[in-house]
Amino acid sequence: LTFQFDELTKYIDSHQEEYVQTLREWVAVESDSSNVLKRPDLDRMMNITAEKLKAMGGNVEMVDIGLQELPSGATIPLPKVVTAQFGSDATKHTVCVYGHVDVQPAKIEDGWATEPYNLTDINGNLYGRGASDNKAPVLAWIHTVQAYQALDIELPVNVKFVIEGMEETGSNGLDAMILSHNDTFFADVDYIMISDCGWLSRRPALTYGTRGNCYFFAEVEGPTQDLHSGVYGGTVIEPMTDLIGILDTLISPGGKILIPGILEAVAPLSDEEWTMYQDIEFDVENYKKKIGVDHLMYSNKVDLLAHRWRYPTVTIHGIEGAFSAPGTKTVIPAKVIGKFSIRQVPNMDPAVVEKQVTDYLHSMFGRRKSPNKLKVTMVIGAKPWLADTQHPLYEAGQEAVRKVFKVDPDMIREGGTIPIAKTFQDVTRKSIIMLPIGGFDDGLHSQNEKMSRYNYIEGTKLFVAYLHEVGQIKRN
Ligand SMILES: C[C@H](N)C(=O)N[C@@H](Cc1c[nH]cn1)C(=O)O
Ligand SMILES: [Zn+2]
Ligand SMILES: [Zn+2]
Repeated sequence: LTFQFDELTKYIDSHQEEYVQTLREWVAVESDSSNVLKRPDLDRMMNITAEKLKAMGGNVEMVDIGLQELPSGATIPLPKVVTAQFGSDATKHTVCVYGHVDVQPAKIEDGWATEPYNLTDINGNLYGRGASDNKAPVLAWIHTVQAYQALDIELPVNVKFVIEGMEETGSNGLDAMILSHNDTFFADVDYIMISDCGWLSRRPALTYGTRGNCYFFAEVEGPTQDLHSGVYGGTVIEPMTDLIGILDTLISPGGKILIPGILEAVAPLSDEEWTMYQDIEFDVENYKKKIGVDHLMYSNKVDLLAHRWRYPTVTIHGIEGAFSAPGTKTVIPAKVIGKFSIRQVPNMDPAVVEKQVTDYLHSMFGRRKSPNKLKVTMVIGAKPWLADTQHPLYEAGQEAVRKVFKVDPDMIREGGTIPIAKTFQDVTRKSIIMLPIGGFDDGLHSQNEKMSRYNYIEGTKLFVAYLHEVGQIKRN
């Protein structure tokens, strides 16, 4: 069977306006999984995804994954997980594409140049929340199957999809779904493919590792209500002062994590890794320019890459209950919740990290002799993931990149987290590849997130070529 690659790429090129229009419709849905008020939009997004796959003749199911418990103790249904299947030829490999259609929050007041939920094309860049993370890559996979179908070209592999709506909050409910479907939906899956990350530079890349993430809430509670800082200031022990005090003990100004035991668990960087990082294309000056800073924690490429991919870090994200509006409200907040996360790398274990962080914060808080109450909770405990780059899946990826982009891909890691990756690996025991199509400067989770038309369309061609390459892998 000859690979009709030219026909497929021509088809993709001539349908690019339609692909952009579908992305526009998807971006228009405010499928923010972190805001329960947006849950109807998120449910609608899951329905739209299912309908799209059904219209292509897929065997589609919307899997109920139970309830989400809210901080108040109330519960709401989690968004359903969409599964789909195209083909069930026992002589072919079966691949399962995982992606998500929920997004991070976005408001124009955050500093967006365009409406975040109105996909806007400026000089070939498609700006919109979720454009790159992860709606365009999910659509690119769907369009891949559609292109084969439209040209009546047999799919080289059976293709399954698992599309979820809670990735951005830690993939709640998905671990249990994978466990309960391991002997059914996943039984005939050979390989899992994920395209929820980006390149490091303009050079295409294959990703072989992600960091995990442990996300904590540190709640400090004092008086029963907010107080006037002039009337009560100087007499009460303020929860915010306590919280800032303990948050400041997590990490040094130079970036060293101060929680005992955390750094000791990290697998040392090997000489091979060091050499590999040296050979990777990464323009430090451009990186600084893009994010608008003059100085970074480290000045050389290898240190920067190692600290982005290979070492843990603490980030303080925000304080719930703190006064943050414009103006000068003179309040003593009664209860504040500090939110921070620690990115995880091999050989850290979230269960151990949870205890290390909780014990440490309680001991730092104890030193303050404060009468306020501290409660520490780990709300996400996602493990890091690492692939075997010697697996034929990676060779197939290199071949597909060469075919579409005429260069060899960089072999990279992702500093972000795909919470479910490690569960896929441990539960299904299938090999996983991450095949990014996002650009290095897509601004995931930031203002002005974008996906370039180039990456969206050439990325679709990459997936078309990749399915062909995977179809060539020898079956045992
Ligand atoms: C890399 C992926 N596109 C992503 O953005 N993942 C999120 C997942 C997460 C981790 N903790 C909470 N959510 C991320 O890395 O922040
Ligand atoms: Zn994502
Ligand atoms: Zn994300």
